[in-house]
Amino acid sequence: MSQEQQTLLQQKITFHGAGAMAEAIVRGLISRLVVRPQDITMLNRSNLKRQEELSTRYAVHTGTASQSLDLLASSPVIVLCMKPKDAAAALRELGPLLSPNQLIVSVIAGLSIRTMQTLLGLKQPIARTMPNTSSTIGLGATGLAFSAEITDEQRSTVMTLFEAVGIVTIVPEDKLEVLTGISGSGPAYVYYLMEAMIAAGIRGGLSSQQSRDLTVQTVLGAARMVQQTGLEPMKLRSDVTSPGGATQAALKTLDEGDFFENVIAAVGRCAERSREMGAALEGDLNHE
Ligand SMILES: NC(=O)C1=CN([C@@H]2O[C@H](COP(=O)(O)OP(=O)(O)OC[C@H]3O[C@@H](n4cnc5c(N)ncnc54)[C@H](OP(=O)(O)O)[C@@H]3O)[C@@H](O)[C@H]2O)C=CC1
Ligand SMILES: O=C(O)[C@@H]1CCC=N1
Repeated sequence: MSQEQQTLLQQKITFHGAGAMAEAIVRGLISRLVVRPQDITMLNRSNLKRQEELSTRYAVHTGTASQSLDLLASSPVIVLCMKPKDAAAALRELGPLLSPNQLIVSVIAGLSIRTMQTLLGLKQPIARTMPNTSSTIGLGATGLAFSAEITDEQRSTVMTLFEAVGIVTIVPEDKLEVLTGISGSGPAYVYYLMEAMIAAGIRGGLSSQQSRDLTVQTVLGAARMVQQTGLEPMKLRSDVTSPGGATQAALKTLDEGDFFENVIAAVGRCAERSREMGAALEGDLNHE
């Protein structure tokens, strides 16, 4: 992992939720020297074993949210990293603790800025983000939208945080769902493709190590080819595909399963599911 020095954020950051996504961001921030471990606190609901694991692994502070109310009330940056189903209760509890200048950064799929502000009961400055787990190795892809209340300094803090762990793009908030379908959930589709390629190699008689190594290098090489040549994936695909040859036969098999349209449908369903999760949280509000 690169140890390249970036801007050091000399600010305390509290992760409210300490699961996979929080760890991916924290690992990236620490390894890139963007935030000092002693400035990071990772809070969860109750899993003490997880707290021990995180404090041993990263030398960060840990605790449970319910026992860290003073910290939440004073932390200049709070990153919401719980599952959507747990977000409403957490935001309702958080609202009364906050002062107006505390920045809320959310990574929660589907949860809109408006719903967050309603649950908090405050027009808090909010950055709604959609990162991905590749932030762990500094190769994340994060989409961002800001609430109107955000200051220039807070905006720059958010950019520094996520640029430290990958690329960042600012989008209108209503585009964050489709972005989730591409980059938030996208690593899972690529891993699934890799699982299938590895299985195919093993079934064809390669060792599992050979099959894994070949698959990893193939996916890495293909992504780098698109990045480094600047050529369109379609052109690069056609370079591999000899007329009447083996690749064409393979692609025809994928097309019989409507591969291209299925991927588009999967992205669409992901976006729709994100909207459903957001609507469920909004619906809860309307039934109060
Ligand atoms: N995983 C991914 O690839 C991505 C996830 N996201 C978003 O990140 C969020 C978290 O996902 P992920 O990390 O996978 O989830 P995990 O299940 O791995 O982690 C959830 C964490 O939230 C904690 N938690 C739950 N309720 C509370 C609470 N009231 N106060 C404090 N902590 C609480 C849990 O604590 P405990 O274990 O003690 O219950 C746990 O540490 C989701 O909203 C998801 O939409 C966004 C982009 C990508
Ligand atoms: O599966 C989920 O809901 C989250 C959103 C993006 C990745 N994981």
